[in-house]
Amino acid sequence: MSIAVDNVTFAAGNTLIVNGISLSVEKGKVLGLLGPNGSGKSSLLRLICRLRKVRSGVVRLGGSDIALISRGDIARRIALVEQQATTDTQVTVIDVVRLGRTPHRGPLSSWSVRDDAAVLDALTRVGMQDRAGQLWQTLSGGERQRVHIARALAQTPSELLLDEPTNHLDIQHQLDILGLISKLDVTSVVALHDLNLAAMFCDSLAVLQKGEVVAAGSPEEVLTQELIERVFGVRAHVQKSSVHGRCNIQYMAG
Ligand SMILES: Nc1ncnc2c1ncn2[C@@H]1O[C@H](COP(=O)(O)OP(=O)(O)OP(=O)(O)O)[C@@H](O)[C@H]1O
Repeated sequence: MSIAVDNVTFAAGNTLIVNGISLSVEKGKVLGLLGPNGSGKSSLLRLICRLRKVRSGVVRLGGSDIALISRGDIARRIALVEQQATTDTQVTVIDVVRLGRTPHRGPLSSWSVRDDAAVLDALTRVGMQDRAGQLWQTLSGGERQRVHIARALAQTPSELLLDEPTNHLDIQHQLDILGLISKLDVTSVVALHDLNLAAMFCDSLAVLQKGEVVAAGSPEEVLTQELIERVFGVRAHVQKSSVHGRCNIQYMAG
């Protein structure tokens, strides 16, 4: 399903956090959300899955106002991978990934072959199938991140929202995870800080600053030297990569 955000505003008390944002992502495509710390990326992701309520404006999934979609349907359709998700309960890796199946199961329904297949497939996709029995608390930061992504994949969502999914991952797993997301037949919105990874894996980008969209379009249209200096305060050299054909950014110190 496509995602459309139409003139959405969100505030905490008198503080405007998301200010009249409009964006859209076509079915099966990946939108990268960029912007400095505190620019509103996580807040926007939470509005898209109705974890927060918009003050004004509309979020649409496949053309339907999300405010009119039942909570159960939202839980089945949208998976959110947040930053720094944690738990104090003693759980194994497979227990965490099985949570992704919860929205698909009725209160009395037993665990099905389909549930097992979805969990195993998700664990395999993130390369954690051999760790199914390990206690989640004993995993490294990057391994935990991969397990949370597996939980989201086990949900078999039609929309996937990820808040800095490459945090804690080594470079091989950063490339693997973003490569995996870009190949899924799922509409995805991914908040990222690494502009080069965003250029490599996203179909389109939107840059937020102080809760507003200040640039949107293809990576080549958005990631200009002028934009990077204006929004991030960093001088950069942008060129087309001879390796992958997308834009490549080199930063200049000082
Ligand atoms: N419930 C809240 N009450 C007060 N301020 C909030 C609330 N939620 C978010 N904010 C503020 O809104 C701004 C945007 O926060 P948000 O987490 O969306 O930014 P972000 O772009 O995801 O940042 P980062 O890149 O650091 O993760 C921040 O200044 C944050 O402190």
